[in-house]
Amino acid sequence: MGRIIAVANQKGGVGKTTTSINLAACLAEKKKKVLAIDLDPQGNMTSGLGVNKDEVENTVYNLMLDECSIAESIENTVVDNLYVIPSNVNLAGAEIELLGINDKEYILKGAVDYIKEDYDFIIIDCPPSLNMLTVNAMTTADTVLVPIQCEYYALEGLSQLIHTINLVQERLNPELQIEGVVFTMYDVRTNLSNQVVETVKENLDTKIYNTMIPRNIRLAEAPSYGIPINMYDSKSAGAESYRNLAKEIIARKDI
Ligand SMILES: Nc1ncnc2c1ncn2[C@@H]1O[C@H](COP(=O)(O)OP(=O)(O)OP(=O)(O)O)[C@@H](O)[C@H]1O
Ligand SMILES: [Mg+2]
Repeated sequence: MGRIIAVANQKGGVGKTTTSINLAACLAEKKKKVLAIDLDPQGNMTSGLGVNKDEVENTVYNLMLDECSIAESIENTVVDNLYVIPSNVNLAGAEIELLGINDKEYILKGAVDYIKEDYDFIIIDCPPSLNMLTVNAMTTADTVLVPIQCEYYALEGLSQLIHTINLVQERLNPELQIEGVVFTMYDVRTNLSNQVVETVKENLDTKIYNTMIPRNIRLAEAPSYGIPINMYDSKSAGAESYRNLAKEIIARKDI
């Protein structure tokens, strides 16, 4: 059975979308069948996978409002074995429109349940907020992968994120587990990066992936071409690191 991974951290700009896109693409490169779900109104994962977010017929917004089936919301991407449920700015209104709907925390799960057996991995890119969309992702997911940027304020907000995960476990999804932490924008040359890693290790009782994602300009360039790093610059340090992360995630048997 497949694994549904929500990539979440309410802190903005920590590498959630970069990780979602490139982890999904590297899993697909390893012949896994992967569905990417873009749950961020910014739609950066959608465009980063070569899908025009303003021209798609259906998005995750239409899916959550029950205006289309999940099959109708799935698009091909530029990557073999990788499919996406796109998003665009319309999703920004979803929180209000879903007010008053019963069991609104389970809307995405209700849809994904129909197709989850068809995929080896489902990767959900969350918005930079602990809102109803992120709660929907955590209710749908088996695990939460937390990207942490190697910078001074890395730990800020982390306890709030863990608290939210615990609340979802208690009230909505008892099976939810923390997939682990992946460090992003790591720079071996700076003490700061190493300090952040040490502090997180001391303060968080959770799996930390051995793979550190380095700061790599090629990772920042790839989305403007609408392709993931393994297609944009297959030999770059960024591509190598996301391949290694995919390998570690596939190898994991304890969840
Ligand atoms: N390892 C990296 N090396 C260099 N640049 C990176 C790396 N990871 C991410 N970036 C860049 O940093 C910025 C933020 O990354 P990204 O969009 O993945 O973060 P995010 O957590 O999804 O942001 P948001 O909270 O807005 O959704 C982007 O411009 C991205 O290209
Ligand atoms: Mg993002």
